[in-house]
Amino acid sequence: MSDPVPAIEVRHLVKSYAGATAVNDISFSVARGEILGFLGPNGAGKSTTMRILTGYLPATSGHVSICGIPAATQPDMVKRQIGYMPENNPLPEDMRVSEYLYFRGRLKELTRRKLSPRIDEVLELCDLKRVRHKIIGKLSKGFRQRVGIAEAILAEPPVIIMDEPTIGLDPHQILIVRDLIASLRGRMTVLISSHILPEIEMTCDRVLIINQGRVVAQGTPAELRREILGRSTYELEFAGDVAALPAVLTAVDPELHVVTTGEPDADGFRALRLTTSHDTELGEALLHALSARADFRLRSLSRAHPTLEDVFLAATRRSWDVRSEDLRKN
Ligand SMILES: Nc1ncnc2c1ncn2[C@@H]1O[C@H](COP(=O)(O)OP(=O)(O)OP(=O)(O)O)[C@@H](O)[C@H]1O
Repeated sequence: MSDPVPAIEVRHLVKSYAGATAVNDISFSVARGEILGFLGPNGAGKSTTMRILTGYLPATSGHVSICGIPAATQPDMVKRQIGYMPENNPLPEDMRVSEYLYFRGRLKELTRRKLSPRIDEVLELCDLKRVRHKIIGKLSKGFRQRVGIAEAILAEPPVIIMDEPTIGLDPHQILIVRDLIASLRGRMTVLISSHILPEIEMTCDRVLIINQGRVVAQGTPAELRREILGRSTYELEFAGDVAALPAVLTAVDPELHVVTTGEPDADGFRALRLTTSHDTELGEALLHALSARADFRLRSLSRAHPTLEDVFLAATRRSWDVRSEDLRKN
């Protein structure tokens, strides 16, 4: 049975900085063992929210608790529950990797006896064994990010919060960090912000999108696709009379229609995009209906899957439109 106390609980969180509201009535919760992607355009309020969750910044109002412990009244207890990797994580340039982890482990009150084997474990997990005796200031960005992650998971806290852990990394390093985060699934609760949306889609169980300090969408990537984009798209390579298509398509699904038609290639095939607001899988019925016509030729047919980037752009644009509408009314 899953633990009834969520790892992270946020209710009606508000944070104002000298008159400007950075976080405006945000509510969400994260179950134990879940990996949540925290998305939003620049300035949406992600870092502010993360700093409040980690007990480093007080909220203006609202409630935040980590594993049932309220951040407002017990920030020190909350810090013990969390491994936090802030944006542009500052690391001591002149310390060696293992020396730094030892120092941080002692600050986290790990006993000397436990600390040595645990440092070996995190060095292994973060692929840092080769550089354990290197000076941090001489490491490349990818290694430094991994030192930050190693530090965050060192004391095996139940909750890990990472602000842009893959920022500035090359695709190989991103892959390593992605696998590392995925390896925490089920063992730790992870909240991770990133602008690299394919990464989030591959790593996270659920996604929360905020814009201008408000939650504009939350759910699994599949749920968000349905909720935000609310339609299915099919792509096909077709040769034949395009004007004869609508009658065939509406017999498959009354709402199915052609949205774009490409130019025919040398063999007479053109790329077509079809869309419908219905979510039912139509591939088989479509294949059947199109193949039944002797004057139609079909070279390929596939259902197009919108990316998380499509969802993100639509959700943040939609909330921007709603807000502009409010401003016009007031
Ligand atoms: N210390 C501060 N004082 C005043 N305003 C601040 C402060 N920190 C953040 N802000 C403002 O609060 C808003 C939210 O900023 P925040 O850094 O939380 O956004 P973010 O979503 O993390 O953005 P990014 O993706 O660019 O890191 C922004 O308008 C920012 O300018």
